[in-house]
Amino acid sequence: MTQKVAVLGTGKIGEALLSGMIRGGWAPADLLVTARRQERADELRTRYGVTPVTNAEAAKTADTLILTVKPQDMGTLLDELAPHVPADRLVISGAAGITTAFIEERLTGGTPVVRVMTNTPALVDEAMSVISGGTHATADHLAHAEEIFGAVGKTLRVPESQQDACTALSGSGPAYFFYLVEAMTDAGILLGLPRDKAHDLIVQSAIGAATMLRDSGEHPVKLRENVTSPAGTTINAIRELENHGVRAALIAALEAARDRSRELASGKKD
Ligand SMILES: NC(=O)C1=CN([C@@H]2O[C@H](COP(=O)(O)OP(=O)(O)OC[C@H]3O[C@@H](n4cnc5c(N)ncnc54)[C@H](OP(=O)(O)O)[C@@H]3O)[C@@H](O)[C@H]2O)C=CC1
Ligand SMILES: O=C(O)[C@@H]1CCC=N1
Repeated sequence: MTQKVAVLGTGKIGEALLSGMIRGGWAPADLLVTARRQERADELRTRYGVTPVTNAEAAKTADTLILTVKPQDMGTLLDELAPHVPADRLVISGAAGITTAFIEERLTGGTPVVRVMTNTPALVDEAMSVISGGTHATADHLAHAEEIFGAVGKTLRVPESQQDACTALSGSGPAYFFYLVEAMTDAGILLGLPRDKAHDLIVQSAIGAATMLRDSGEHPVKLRENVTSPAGTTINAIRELENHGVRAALIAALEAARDRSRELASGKKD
């Protein structure tokens, strides 16, 4: 039997997942989407050949519901869905902070819920998606979530108690690397390089470093030491990074992201 999957609240992450599923072989006819604005629904239909429906229709007809609204919109969406979600629907939440318990409380009758934190590299099939099951989620439900998110990159199962930390590391993670590239490109400008050349140098260095981190089997400390020649250039830069507390800033930044994820769970909006 064909399994229908609906993406509810198809914004940036919902669209990244949807496009990856289609690249991964899902038939657009088996994919439903919901959007708050008609213009957005039309855009998704035209771009992917998927069927826009209302949230209630999605709840009634799809086997799996993937909720990709903002955490702040989750309560309203669940109130709308609750009367229409049969107990055997698999509900997957992609929202930061929102716990499986928050969702279970708002849906009746033991609905299986899986919580997933993915990231924007889903757009290039290089996502990191971290998966946890709620009270009623079985091994089959977790395997189904892995199959869906496996279409856009790697998956990892973790206890739900680690989800807020994972959100800080990999959910928000791409932003830190983009920020670093932006800052290093600015440094290139300071050193007199044209912006486009500085950008290309830094991006290719990032791709090379990322590939080595993934493929070389070496520890990052060893990889950095290999670049750091005695009395050379790199150690001068590293000393400045240490003097400016960059390591401590990163630790504090990720702790702040983890704390915000926890706050979102308790419904704090701003
Ligand atoms: N962006 C990221 O890098 C990541 C985001 N996430 C999580 O993914 C979720 C979505 O984030 P993101 O994609 O960035 O946000 P977006 O705002 O791009 O997407 C959310 C979408 O949901 C729509 N929406 C809101 N309420 C409803 C509703 N009741 N019915 C139908 N559609 C609705 C919004 O409509 P409208 O366009 O009208 O506002 C919007 O298009 C968040 O929970 C976030 O925590 C997880 C990992 C990474
Ligand atoms: O910034 C956010 O809240 C979302 C969740 C993880 C990445 N982006």
